[in-house]
Amino acid sequence: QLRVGFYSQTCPNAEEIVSSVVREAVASDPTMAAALLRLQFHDCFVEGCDGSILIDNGQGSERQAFGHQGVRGYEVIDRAKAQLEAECRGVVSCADIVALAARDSIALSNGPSYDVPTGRRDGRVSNSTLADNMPDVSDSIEQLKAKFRQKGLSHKDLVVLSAAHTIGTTACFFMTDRLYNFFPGGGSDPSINPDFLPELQATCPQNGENSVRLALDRGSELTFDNSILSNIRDGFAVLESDAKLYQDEATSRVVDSYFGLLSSVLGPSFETDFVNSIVKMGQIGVKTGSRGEIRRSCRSFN
Ligand code: HEM
Ligand SMILES: [Ca+2]
Ligand SMILES: [Ca+2]
Repeated sequence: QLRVGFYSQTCPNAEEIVSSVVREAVASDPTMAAALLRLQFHDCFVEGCDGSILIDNGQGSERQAFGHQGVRGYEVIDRAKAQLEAECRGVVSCADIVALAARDSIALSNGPSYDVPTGRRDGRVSNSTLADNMPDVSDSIEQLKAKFRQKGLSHKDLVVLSAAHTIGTTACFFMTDRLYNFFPGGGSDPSINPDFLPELQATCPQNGENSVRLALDRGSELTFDNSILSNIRDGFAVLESDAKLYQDEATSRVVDSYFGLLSSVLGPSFETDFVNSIVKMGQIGVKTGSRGEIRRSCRSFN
């Protein structure tokens, strides 16, 4: 139902406007690319890709959900929306701005470029309890697979989309259980490479500052590349959920498929597969036709 170039007649500069706003935002804060990519995931996984996470109507609105902890980039979406309203009032949805901003962020991080099917309309609900089922770092691999399957995404999509962690950072907040409390009696996740554990513990000391941040893809936090997959394979995954991708038969096979002598010539390309998976993610629960609305402000319903 979505189609590439949905705004080509009604707002021909729409995609360029979003790109220029994202370009400026990332130029002044390089960490913004990762934030905007994560924003699309969190939008699409709750009520579909409908801008529901953007609604800011105080207590109980979706963006305050625990499952959305640390999601950023809202002001970039607002800036793009303001320019789009000035150029073509009431035409471009906030949901599409989120999808386009994620695409532009990937390209700005040296990742693949791709066409984004557009035509999403904005949702009319926002409730923090709707985000209760977001994938969590401490979910089992079966839970992660199931949460993706519920959205029409396969275990391969789970691996490929988790590799979005090739850019960005995490707060130590998400690391404490993995580093100090992995078992009922304490201790750290044994899947962490012993060469890596001291480094992680130095950055995130027990009872230290929860808001300190560390790269999700060691050594490559600003570049969209497959280094996250070799880090996961080698025990250098930062998030517990990423590490688990290599502890399961089916998902580890997907990780391995991007390496080895043959795969470099004949094998699947991570970048091609990522584009397919994120375009698929971008279709989750979309509202088109007369469903939903085109918000005037991304922070509030019309
Ligand atoms: C498989 C389940 C997933 C879990 C459990 C998970 C969990 C997390 C956590 C805990 C963080 C750190 C947040 C912070 O401290 O600010 C994070 C960051 C991030 N996630 Fe995920 N994530 C998952 C899947 C995804 C997917 C599917 C995408 C996009 C396609 C994605 C993109 C990102 C990005 C780009 C960041 C960095 C954000 C930044 O630097 O501000 N994640 N994720
Ligand atoms: Ca949503
Ligand atoms: Ca990287």
